[in-house]
Amino acid sequence: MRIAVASDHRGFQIKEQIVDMLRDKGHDVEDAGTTGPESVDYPDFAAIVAKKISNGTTDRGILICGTGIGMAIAANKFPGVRAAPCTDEVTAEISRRHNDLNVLCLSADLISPRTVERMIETWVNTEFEGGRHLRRIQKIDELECCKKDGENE
Ligand SMILES: O=C(CO)[C@H](O)[C@H](O)[C@H](O)COP(=O)(O)O
Repeated sequence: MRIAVASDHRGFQIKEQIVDMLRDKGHDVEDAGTTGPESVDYPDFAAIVAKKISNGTTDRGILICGTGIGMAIAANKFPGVRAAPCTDEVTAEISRRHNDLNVLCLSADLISPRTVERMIETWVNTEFEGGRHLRRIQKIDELECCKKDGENE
């Protein structure tokens, strides 16, 4: 699977571990930064990964900041991106089965590295269930059109 991974400074250390772990498992991983512990702005890195989802040059994205919240807010600005912060293996699994989540957002400050590893393993290997969930995903896509056309003013 093609997976693009990025973080801000708070997520830098765990991002390096995630990239190594995914490469060890045979995934085609793009490390989109950041490249060190110096302070950076998370929207810059969310945008790199979210654009790749939007234009189809990656299958999935993983974004890490202090809480995962800022990354999710920024990534969801891009068409076709379904990003959310997940907190444990259960939310990671359901985010795939029900929401077809294509960008997993993680907290570097609040989740242990062992849990992060297990969450990613689950998230990467869980399929979308489709069915009634597909209908709902399609309704989310239609909301993007409303945003573009100013229909929700
Ligand atoms: O975006 C966030 C909150 O949702 C992240 O936790 C950031 O990593 C955090 O805001 C960065 O803050 P810092 O004080 O500049 O390290």
